[in-house]
Amino acid sequence: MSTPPIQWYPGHIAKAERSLKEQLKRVDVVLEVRDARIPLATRHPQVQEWIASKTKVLVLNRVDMISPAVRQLWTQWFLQHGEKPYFTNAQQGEGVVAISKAAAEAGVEVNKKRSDRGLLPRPVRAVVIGFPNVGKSALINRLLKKRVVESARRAGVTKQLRWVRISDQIELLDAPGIIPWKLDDQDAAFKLAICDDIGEASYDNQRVAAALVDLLNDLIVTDPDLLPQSPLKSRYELDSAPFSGEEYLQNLADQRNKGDIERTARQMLNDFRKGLFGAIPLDLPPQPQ
Ligand SMILES: Nc1nc2c(ncn2[C@@H]2O[C@H](COP(=O)(O)OP(=O)(O)OP(=O)(O)O)[C@@H](O)[C@H]2O)c(=O)[nH]1
Repeated sequence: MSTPPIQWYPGHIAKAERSLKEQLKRVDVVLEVRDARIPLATRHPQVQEWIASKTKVLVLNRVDMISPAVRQLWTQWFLQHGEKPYFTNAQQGEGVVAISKAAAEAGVEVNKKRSDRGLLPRPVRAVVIGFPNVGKSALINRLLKKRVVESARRAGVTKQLRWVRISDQIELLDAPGIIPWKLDDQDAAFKLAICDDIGEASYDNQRVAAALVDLLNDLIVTDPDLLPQSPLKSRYELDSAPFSGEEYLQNLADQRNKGDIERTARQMLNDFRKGLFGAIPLDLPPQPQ
């Protein structure tokens, strides 16, 4: 049997899940960060159950990596599904004030319940959670207005646990909760790997890069208005439309890297992650059937 294109390490998943549940026990409000390019692939089916009745603020980060039209579509879709999305660019600080406000509002409710039980008010306790590399640390640093948590392009850099005060109203766990993913949904797994939002996993660069080309080819046909025209052709002067992902990679490798497919795959993934193909959504709101 051939190796699956994306593999998770069960030990890492179990450990991340335990530590996330531990963090969730201590807070009133959960700031769930997803990648705005893949808001569905960065959604974990069990998170809602883990969060239970706590207030959730849904953050779609990397808003700079999707177009305003895609942002608008997601806003409508989430509102229709009973959730208000907050869009941020945590790297630049855009949209972060609204997140603080939403968390502080949740605190009003928490303190009302406390006062009903004869308890004194206290700052609302919050935690930022999300898949690896979606921008949790960058968001925390922006909320704190300083660089406390290490934020890096490498996935999986976040470790210890501390409370930090954001304002009189909010205390934040400075270590984000990392949501681990499992292998059940291969489409989502490919998107996570393409966006580098999978942390402790190993994957086959060539199959992931080929999947990216196939996804882009589909998007060019189904939603041409929602992405730049011929993004691969613009970058590499080789049109992807006539090829499957695998064929395209082979052709591009021949043209640019003396047939070195692995090197070409890595370059392509890197270019995509740096936004060099333009603003490209890999998830779009599902159409009603
Ligand atoms: N373009 C863009 N880059 C971002 C944004 N937010 C974060 N980044 C970058 O994405 C990378 C990952 O961000 P982190 O804040 O380290 O992500 P994390 O979720 O804490 O990652 P882990 O610790 O691996 O779980 C860094 O290079 C950030 O600068 C954003 O809104 N837009």
